[in-house]
Amino acid sequence: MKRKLDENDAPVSTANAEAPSTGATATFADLGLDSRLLQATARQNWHTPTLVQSKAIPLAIDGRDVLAKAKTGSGKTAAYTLPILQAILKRKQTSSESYTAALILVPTNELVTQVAKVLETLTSYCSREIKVSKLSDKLSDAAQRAVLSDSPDIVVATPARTWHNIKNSALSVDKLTHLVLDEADLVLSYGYDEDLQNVASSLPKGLQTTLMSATLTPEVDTLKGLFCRNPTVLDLVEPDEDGGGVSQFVVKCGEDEKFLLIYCMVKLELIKGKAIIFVSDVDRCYRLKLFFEQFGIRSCLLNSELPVNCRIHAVEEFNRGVYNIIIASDENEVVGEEKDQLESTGEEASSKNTTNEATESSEQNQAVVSSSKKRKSSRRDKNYGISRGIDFKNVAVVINFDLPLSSRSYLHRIGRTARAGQTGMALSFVVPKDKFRKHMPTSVETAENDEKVLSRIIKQQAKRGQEVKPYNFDMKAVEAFRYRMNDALRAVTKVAVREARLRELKQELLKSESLKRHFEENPLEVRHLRHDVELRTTRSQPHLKHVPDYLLPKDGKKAITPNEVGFVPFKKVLDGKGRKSRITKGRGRRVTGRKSDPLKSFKARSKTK
Ligand SMILES: Nc1ncnc2c1ncn2[C@@H]1O[C@H](COP(=O)(O)OP(=O)(O)OP(=O)(O)O)[C@@H](O)[C@H]1O
Repeated sequence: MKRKLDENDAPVSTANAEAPSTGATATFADLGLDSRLLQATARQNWHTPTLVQSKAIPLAIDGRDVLAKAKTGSGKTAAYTLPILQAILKRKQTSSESYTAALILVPTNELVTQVAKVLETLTSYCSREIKVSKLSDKLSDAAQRAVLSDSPDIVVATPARTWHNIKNSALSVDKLTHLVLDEADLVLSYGYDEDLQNVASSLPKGLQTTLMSATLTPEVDTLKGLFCRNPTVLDLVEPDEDGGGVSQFVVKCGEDEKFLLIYCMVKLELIKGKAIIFVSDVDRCYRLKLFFEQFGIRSCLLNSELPVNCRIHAVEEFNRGVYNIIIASDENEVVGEEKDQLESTGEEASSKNTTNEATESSEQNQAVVSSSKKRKSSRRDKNYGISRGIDFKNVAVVINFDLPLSSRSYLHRIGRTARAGQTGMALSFVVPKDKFRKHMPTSVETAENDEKVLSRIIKQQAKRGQEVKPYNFDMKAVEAFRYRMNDALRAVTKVAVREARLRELKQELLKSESLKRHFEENPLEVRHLRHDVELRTTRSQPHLKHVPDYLLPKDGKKAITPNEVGFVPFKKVLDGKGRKSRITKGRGRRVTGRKSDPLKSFKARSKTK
């Protein structure tokens, strides 16, 4: 499906670095949006459009195809949904005809739910006029048909679900006027090539298309060729783009020292605010969670083995502040793509970011690709991807407990913090070659290439004007904790990890709606399952939950590190009235400007397991 850029492509209109990150337009009202949409944005407490919103919305309202490249967390969802809502509301002033007018394609089920939620919020003042439906694998064909027979105005789905329903004649696209491809740089990596080809061939002519992407890659060009008519390309560079709002640090340490450091950082509250900890695989997810549990540290999990509902629930709990730590395994990461990027070097005229990444050494790439193949063979949900657009709220720090396999993946991961004008911190653990395989119980295969991947990351960030700085940990100051770490690690045996994975799945079985009836008829099975679920998977060591004073360094926490990890101050005061101003939000609830400061929500940790 690859397609080269040619002279027929639309001129690239590049918003320059001087443009304010909140956009050139002062308010949403200046964009000429319907009053009901303005009410909805105000209710969200969005005072000014972001850069991508101020640039893309007027073009889309004008009927233009748009291809926008804007950094993660820059507000792309509203940039493409608001013009669609505007168009539908305008049409409904003169026509009562109902049909599916807009189709929004996203690569994962999580994103389907997330985008549908954004639409639900933005249509809160016009929910009678605009019907939104999402298609999900969870629903049976009959249920999807029923949803679609209602002729929803907007349908959100993955390309696979969309094609399935077009093919079954459940989804009619004859009258479609708007098409969106979100996360366009990633959508092909999910193997949706055929679905997209099929969808493209069944769409009516003259459709208005919007492509949203965090990077401009050959994949995006392919999709542009397939779906767009001479789009306006917005290559948006914000003043603090590309990790600009993220302070990036790296710690070189041994494999077991990762556990020592993370324990000290969390238990001694060197990390402040909410953290996403990325690990390399599902097993590691449970290992770290069980390790934390030994110290009474609560965390929730995200991995491809968990059913989609459960994953969405985990993100919601994290966003609500029920948990301050989410451990995410990234086994479906943006891997295997760097090979494609290398092969396509030279095809790319306009995509400077990709070209930068693509020109990195083929030797490094080889290592990455071979590891990625191993990972790809593991059991997984093809529609799963953590760093793909999931909107984790107020993330103070992203910790790469295990370094990703590519610089591109690194970029997506760190994009989970410093969203919508906030700042954040990214901290990566890197295992030097001479420390690899020196502590087998904590070793992971992927760490073999850590130094190579790090050098790619450093190059990538340097090209973006960003620095990845060493994080100064005084290892001697945390040495006193090593004994405790080893104690906890010993309790997290392979059997404990396996049982924890099983326990999680059993819990899901108990919660399963479709098995409800079966359990009602077989109460004994429920009792058995419940009994198993309560099984402790690690031995209990209550003394580890407290940190005795004698273990702390003489000069306190500052002796461990002078750095403040994870403090997320807001760079701008969004309401323009200072932090103390009070804003009414949601169902009349009063919130303060301070509410969204993760340092404040840190207190939400009070709930215990
Ligand atoms: N104009 C605005 N003012 C303030 N916050 C906003 C505005 N528009 C969107 N947001 C918030 O910014 C966050 C990021 O938005 P969104 O998820 O649309 O970003 P994105 O560019 O799609 O990110 P990604 O590439 O990761 O999917 C959301 O929490 C959203 O509510």
